[in-house]
Amino acid sequence: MGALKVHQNLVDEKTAEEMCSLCPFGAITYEDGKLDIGAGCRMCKICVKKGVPGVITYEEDKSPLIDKTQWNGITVYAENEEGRIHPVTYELIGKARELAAVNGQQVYVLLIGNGLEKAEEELLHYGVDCVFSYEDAELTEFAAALYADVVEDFVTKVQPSVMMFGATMKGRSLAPRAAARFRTGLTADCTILEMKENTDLVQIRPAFGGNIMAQIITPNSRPQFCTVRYKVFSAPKRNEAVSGAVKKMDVPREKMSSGIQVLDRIEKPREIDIADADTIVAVGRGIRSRNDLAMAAELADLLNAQLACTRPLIEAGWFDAKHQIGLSGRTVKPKLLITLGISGSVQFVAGMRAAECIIAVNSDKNAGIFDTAHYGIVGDLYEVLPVLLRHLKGGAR
Ligand SMILES: Cc1cc2nc3c(=O)[nH]c(=O)nc-3n(C[C@H](O)[C@H](O)[C@H](O)COP(=O)(O)OP(=O)(O)OC[C@H]3O[C@@H](n4cnc5c(N)ncnc54)[C@H](O)[C@@H]3O)c2cc1C
Repeated sequence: MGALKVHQNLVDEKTAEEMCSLCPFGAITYEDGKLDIGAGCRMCKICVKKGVPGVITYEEDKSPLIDKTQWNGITVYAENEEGRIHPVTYELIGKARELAAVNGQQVYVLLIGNGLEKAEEELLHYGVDCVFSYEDAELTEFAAALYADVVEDFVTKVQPSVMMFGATMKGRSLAPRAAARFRTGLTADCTILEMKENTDLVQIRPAFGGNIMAQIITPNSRPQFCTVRYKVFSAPKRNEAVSGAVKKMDVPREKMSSGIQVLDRIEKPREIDIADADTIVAVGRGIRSRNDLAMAAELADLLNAQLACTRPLIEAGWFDAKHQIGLSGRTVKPKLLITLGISGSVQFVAGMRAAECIIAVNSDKNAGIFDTAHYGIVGDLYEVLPVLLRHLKGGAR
């Protein structure tokens, strides 16, 4: 990264006028004999390339290169609720072990909360080298600022190369706060992670509405922060034997401060999450009217499945947003996924390609969904579905 520098000694009324009119974003202004670059600047550098030579220059950031050998270990943040570990933690541990094997790094788990004894022990069944445990009554309830203080303490003391968080509500709140404290990069919602020999983490995720896969690296700062959604990676098998160690950490009370006080906790009725479903029936714009959803709902009932949908049906107000599969919805990994009248856009497929068995029904034989599906039925869902329902109910053809 670098910055634009204005050389005021070369600025007069004429050059100022020329520079101001050159900026396509209107970010250059001239006031009281001073040329200024405002917040509207998009760093297109047209002023440097096409402006009056030397008036605005681009200065490369001269910050020293970090010593990567001083930053070691891949850390997974173990999200937990009173010691109950969120399953995304195990998926991240599985990936962390793969990444660590590339250059012989250690796998760490960072556990923050209260009543953590069982969680500490359980994590040692998953092949981690060390569980760093910060336990305190003040940490019983998740508070992003407080937890970020603890993450900061951990990173300062342990100097891990990578910090991995689940892209859950809490992970999404905590990871950027902690990353900002170290002025380092964070890549959200990674779908692929690869490790280079020099410990640079290649963080791959869809960008520009899923039209490209961006490869993002953080070559000149540490740690490298990333978040990964639940169900993107597979959890490793639990080992019968335990390995690794638990290290109880001193809670940095003097550094901890939060403007939030938890007064009460009211349990919400547990919602069914399509991300946890083993069987899903997903509907798309091939369904003509809201009333016709009843057919799909009947199929879901018969299969003991969850009903999910594509984004246009959310936009039409037919479903709650929690039912959307895809890039801007949920990532699912069921054993069986049946799609009805879904074209298979990249954004939809990004959220379901890991399903074990995909059966697609679409009237267009060229629909993209057939590239992803294991079984395809080319046909009108209004003809296919009634036959399927009759069969499942044990009726005649
Ligand atoms: C930044 C961004 C993020 C997005 N995120 C998501 C996301 O998370 N999830 C998502 O789903 N979309 C997302 N979208 C929208 C996405 O691009 C598609 O528009 C959407 O997935 C299409 O939904 P669909 O397949 O239901 O509709 P369509 O693309 O319109 O497909 C309908 C399909 O139904 C078939 N059909 C029609 N009639 C019948 C019938 N009678 N029987 C059988 N088949 C029939 C047609 O052949 C067609 O293939 C996103 C878009 C952007 C730009």
